[in-house]
Amino acid sequence: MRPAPRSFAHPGGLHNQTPKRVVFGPGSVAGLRDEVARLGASRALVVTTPGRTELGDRLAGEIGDACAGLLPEAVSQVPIELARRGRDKAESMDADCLVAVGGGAATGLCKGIAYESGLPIIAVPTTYSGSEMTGYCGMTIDGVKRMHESQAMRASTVVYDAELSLGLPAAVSAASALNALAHCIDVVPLSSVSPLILPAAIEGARVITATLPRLLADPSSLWARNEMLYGAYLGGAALTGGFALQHAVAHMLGGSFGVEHGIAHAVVLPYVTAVLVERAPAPLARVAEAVGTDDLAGFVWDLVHDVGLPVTLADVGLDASDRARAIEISVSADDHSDDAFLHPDTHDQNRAGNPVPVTGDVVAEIIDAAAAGERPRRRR
Ligand SMILES: NC(=O)c1ccc[n+]([C@@H]2O[C@H](COP(=O)([O-])OP(=O)(O)OC[C@H]3O[C@@H](n4cnc5c(N)ncnc54)[C@H](O)[C@@H]3O)[C@@H](O)[C@H]2O)c1
Ligand SMILES: O=C(O)CCC(=O)CC(=O)O
Repeated sequence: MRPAPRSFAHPGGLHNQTPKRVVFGPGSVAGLRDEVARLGASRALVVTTPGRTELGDRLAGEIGDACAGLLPEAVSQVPIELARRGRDKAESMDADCLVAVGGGAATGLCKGIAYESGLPIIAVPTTYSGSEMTGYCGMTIDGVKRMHESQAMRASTVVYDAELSLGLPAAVSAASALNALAHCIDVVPLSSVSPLILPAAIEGARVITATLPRLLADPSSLWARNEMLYGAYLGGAALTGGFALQHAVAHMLGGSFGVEHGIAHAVVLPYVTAVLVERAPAPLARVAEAVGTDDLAGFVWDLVHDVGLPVTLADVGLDASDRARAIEISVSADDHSDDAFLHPDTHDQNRAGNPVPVTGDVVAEIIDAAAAGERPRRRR
């Protein structure tokens, strides 16, 4: 007889929603004008990062006379002043919806503007950050990155068109894919995760790990780009289930040591996975089975290493003198705002339902392992 499956539904759980509408497939950006109209909008402001004006112009062309203009000013960690300037610009252009095109930075600026204005968002992601799926956004206020969550920041529509991501550089693709994988692995042990999201996280881990080596072998493969966007979709959906140990440590590296977002996730993911495998073996075993290994932490280390991403803290600029600060910041969860829009149920890394709370001992174990950079030894 097969073992009884774990029950995933928790009566008291809080389960976040993903966007209402997802349009998936190469070429789907051709329907963008219709997606704007579907929201009842006719003046879309297209938002992207400074290097991506060509991409922004292409989308503006798709939207045609329903495009109000382009805002190519997005940066990571969304400074609140930038969000407010974006809101003012949207107002001055009489914009009635926002279209994010590019990576998590573009989506993040749209979220910041939506937080300030309530304008609906259409997200057209071209990286694998998964931000387009969530209502979260880290915004920098008075120099500190603070996590926000709001229905206003959840995209109304997401358009996944792999053709737009064909030019994403290999190194950015790899780091961003590890960001998506981090969402999947971090959420799986949380007992509060919704019964819809848990299978998405497990499938996401399978798709991302199977696709990344193929994508890097042939970055111009539309098949691989499409498959990886599917993995990002699942990873982003997984992130709506909450985040815990992995994100606490990665956000510390990104927020306080200036490590690029995807790389911050990649460099600690093998060691966080090792800790999770030891302390939450049953859910992690499901991920291991899905990706086809009986040594999940070693498998993740091999993947990060083989795709050319760093596996030691020294490679991202930290040394022994940073150890105490790194632990203290990870544990204090400084990036969590006491803003009224924050929902502690999804953001408290140590909430009930997290079998591996973010304690000093656990973070120290991860930091020390990442400092050594050795392939994790199999623990189960
Ligand atoms: N709120 C959430 O749910 C969530 C989830 C994940 C990440 N994030 C946030 O997203 C940001 C990271 O996102 P990211 O990794 O996508 O980084 P990013 O948005 O900075 O993009 C990385 C780089 O790729 C470039 N790029 C994007 N699309 C391209 C394309 N089609 N061709 C060529 N270059 C392209 C960008 O211009 C940028 O230089 C961070 O600020 C992070 O905090 C938020
Ligand atoms: O919007 C943010 O910056 C916070 C959410 C986030 O970054 C998730 C992640 O670590 O990928």
